[in-house]
Amino acid sequence: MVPDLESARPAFDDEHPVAATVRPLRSVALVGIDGSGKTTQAHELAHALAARGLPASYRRNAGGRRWFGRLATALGRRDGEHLLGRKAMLFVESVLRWLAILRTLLRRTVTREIAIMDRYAVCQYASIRAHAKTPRPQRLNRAERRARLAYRVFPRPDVTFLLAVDPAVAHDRIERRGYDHEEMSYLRAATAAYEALPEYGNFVVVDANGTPEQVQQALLAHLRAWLPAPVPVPAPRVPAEPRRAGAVLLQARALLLTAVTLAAAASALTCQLVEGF
Ligand SMILES: Cc1cn([C@H]2C[C@H](O)[C@@H](COP(=O)(O)OP(=O)(O)O)O2)c(=O)[nH]c1=O
Repeated sequence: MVPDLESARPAFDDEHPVAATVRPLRSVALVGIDGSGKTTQAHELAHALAARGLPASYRRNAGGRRWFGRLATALGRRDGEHLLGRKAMLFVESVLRWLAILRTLLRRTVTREIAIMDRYAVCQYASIRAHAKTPRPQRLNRAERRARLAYRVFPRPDVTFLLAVDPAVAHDRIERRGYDHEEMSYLRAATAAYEALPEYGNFVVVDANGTPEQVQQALLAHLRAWLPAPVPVPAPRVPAEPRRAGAVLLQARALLLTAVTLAAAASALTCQLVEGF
């Protein structure tokens, strides 16, 4: 079952405000099955952060499966696994992804930009589970154990978003994308593998069945503690309302009355004084 946007686990909540203490955002990983929208959302997120004054770059941590798939098709084979064999393909993928992640982290160190990563180490663990001869999502096999040993040198991203999507929706998207193909059985196995990973509890699970805009809003909402506070806009000064003609007339009349009264009082007083002398 794919959770909806409301049930997405927040990275933090209103009871634990972190804005004042949060350390700078350095890396965000987007993970999930093929067709969940990682590439689309990672590009958008990098743009959205940059537009808010947080330099961020899209980084792809590919494992080469797509490239080998194209090569295999060109050579008349079904896919990379058909070309290299299942175990060899998993090994090559693990090595290539390891190198890609290393490159991403080194580039982040040099550029000091936030790395918005399309896939990360956990994708390899899920791939190994889902591509097993008999996929058993709960089971940590020898290949995964080795991969974990190699990948443990990499730090955990500040936030890992799991884009949770219905495998049927993902399948439709991949078919429309047109340059690759995934079996429904594999997409289901990969979904189950992500959900069974020990890291699942640290993922921010986001419903990725919605429109790209809805998903992007959900991602940004989870990153709100890192987003610069909006600059307070000073309240516009309300210009003094022009006096209405009636009010002005009334005031003039009151002034005139006061002046006449004062003049009358002054002349009466003068007469009294004159008479007195
Ligand atoms: C995010 C998203 C992508 N797409 C399209 C764009 C791509 O052609 C395809 C797959 O998205 P993509 O971002 O390539 O997914 P992933 O990197 O996880 O494999 O689906 C949608 O139709 N709707 C969406 O909400």
